[in-house]
Formats: sequence, structure tokens, C-alpha cells
Amino acid sequence: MRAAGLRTGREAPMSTAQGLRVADVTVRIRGVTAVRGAALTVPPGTVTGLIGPDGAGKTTLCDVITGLRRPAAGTVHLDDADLTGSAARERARRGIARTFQEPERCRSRTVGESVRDAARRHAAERDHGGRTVRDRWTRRREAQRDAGARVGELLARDGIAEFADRPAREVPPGVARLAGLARALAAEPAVLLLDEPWAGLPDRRARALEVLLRDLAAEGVAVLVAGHDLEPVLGVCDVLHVLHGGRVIAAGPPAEVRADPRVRAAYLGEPGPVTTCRPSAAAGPRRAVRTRTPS
Ligand SMILES: Nc1ncnc2c1ncn2[C@@H]1O[C@H](COP(=O)(O)OP(=O)(O)OP(=O)(O)O)[C@@H](O)[C@H]1O
Repeated sequence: MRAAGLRTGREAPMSTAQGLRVADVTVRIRGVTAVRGAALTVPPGTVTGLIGPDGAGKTTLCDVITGLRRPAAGTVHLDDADLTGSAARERARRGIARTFQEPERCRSRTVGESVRDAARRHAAERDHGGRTVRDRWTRRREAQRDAGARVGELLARDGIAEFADRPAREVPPGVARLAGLARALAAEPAVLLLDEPWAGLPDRRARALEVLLRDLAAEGVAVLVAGHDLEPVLGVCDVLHVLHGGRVIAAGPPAEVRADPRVRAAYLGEPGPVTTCRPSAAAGPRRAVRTRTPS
């Protein structure tokens, strides 16, 4: 089962499923090599962390995984399927969902309506089974009708039920990101990518998000969480990858990665071997590692 006591549109990931695998990905954007030969795996039932300073290439790698950006080289597999050349829509259909660092701001809708629309879209697109055309049509209609009923459940799970009737454009950025998470969960994902989900969240919501991510992993979802703040990602992930200048410079259990001299050099400014792989000048200045917003 995936996504949390929510009805599933796909079979649960089998224990033998390999999850998401990214290999040798290189991305060039307007003369900048944003990602250089990056590789990572996100197995079902785990939270995988992806940290790196601003400009390290985290969002670009998420874009490659979700099909929003074509890499110059490299591959993306989900279980046995090679998704490298497939469109974003096909990847979404196969169960890859994500949140964005800059959440979508719907001008005319409430938070609840935006989540309901996502749930209806998923109900319309997923395979409901059924032996005859009529069976399938009836099941799809029922699922679309039921989608509205899931909105409260999804918002409650994210801890933002009280924002259901607020215009999406008016809620604080952290809440807008959580609304994006509710929309992603509406798709009952097998793989969930979160880009900077803790940004702008007060401590109370940040802790609730950590619990939610662990719960999703326990339900079999392959969770990839990207961020530049070390602590929240360290606290929640089973395996951590560190991107620096577009390269994965360390990967492994969080405690080991944190102690790695290359990571300490990249993050804490300590002298270390990483000084030889700085991002190109076009990457621009990096901000200091931020701490969490107090509640
Ligand atoms: N549209 C673009 N045009 C030019 N350069 C880009 C573009 N998008 C990304 N880049 C460059 O690619 C590199 C990686 O950017 P990316 O946004 O993936 O990093 P990031 O780790 O997600 O950082 P941040 O947390 O600041 O978004 C940076 O050098 C960035 O300047």
C-alpha cells in the first residue's frame, strides 16, 4: 500500500521492486554543467536524502527524474522500466510524483480545490480495471466522484486542514509547499520527490513533516527528499547523498556521510579535498546553510 491509508490506484510495490535508479546523469544548461555524472537509488520503503548547497544541482536532478529536463547523458529507471526517454506525463502515470521548491500558486482556487482537482485528475487517468468498457467507465466515474471526499483526508495528513478554504495564493509559502505535497499524495505515488520541503516551515510543521515522510516510507513509498539544510534531511533519511558542484561527492548512512571530510568541507567550510570540485562561476554565490524557522 502506498500513500497512507489512501486508496491505491496501482499495485503496492513488491518487496523485490528496485525502486528509482538514476545513473551517470549529466545536465548542461546554457553552458553550465549543472549535474555531472550523478547517480543515486531510491528503494521502496526508504527515505533517501539529497543535500547540497544552493546551486549544487538538486532541483535539476529532480527535473531529470520527473522528465521536465532532458539530460545530456545518463539513465532513469523505475523498477524494470527504462524511463530515460519518456515524457513527464508517462513518468507520473507510472507513479513518480513531486513537490516543487517554488509551489504552484493557483490564482482563483482554494487550497482544497487545488487538491481536489489533483485527486480527480488522478482518478481520471489511472487504470481502474474492469472487464468491459462499461465496467471501466463506471469505475472511473465513481473514482472521480469519490476524489472530492479524499481532499479532507489528504489535507489532514499534511496538517493543513484549516487552510482548505483559503485562496491558495494567500497562504504562507510553507503551507503552499504542503498543499503541493497533498496534491502529490493525491496521485498515490510509488516514488515521491520533495524539493526543499522544510523551507519556511515552523518547527511544529517541520516535525510533523518528518513523521509523515517516515510513515510514507513505512507504507512502501520510495521517498527522495532534497534540501540544503543538513539537519532535517539527516534526521529523516536512511541513506544520504551529497551533491556538490553537480557531483555526488558522498553517499551512505547519514552518520558516515556527515563525518566525511569532503562533506564537512562543502558544508562547514572546513579544509578538505572538495575544494577541487567547486561549481562553475556561472553557478553564482551560495547562501550559507540555513537553520529552521522557529515556531
Ligand atoms: N534555467 C537555468 N538557466 C541557467 N542556469 C541554470 C538554470 N537552472 C539551473 N541552472 C544552474 O544549474 C546549477 C544547478 O542549479 P539547481 O537549481 O539544480 O541547484 P539546486 O541545488 O537545486 O540549488 P537551489 O536550492 O538554490 O535551487 C546552478 O549552477 C544553476 O545556476
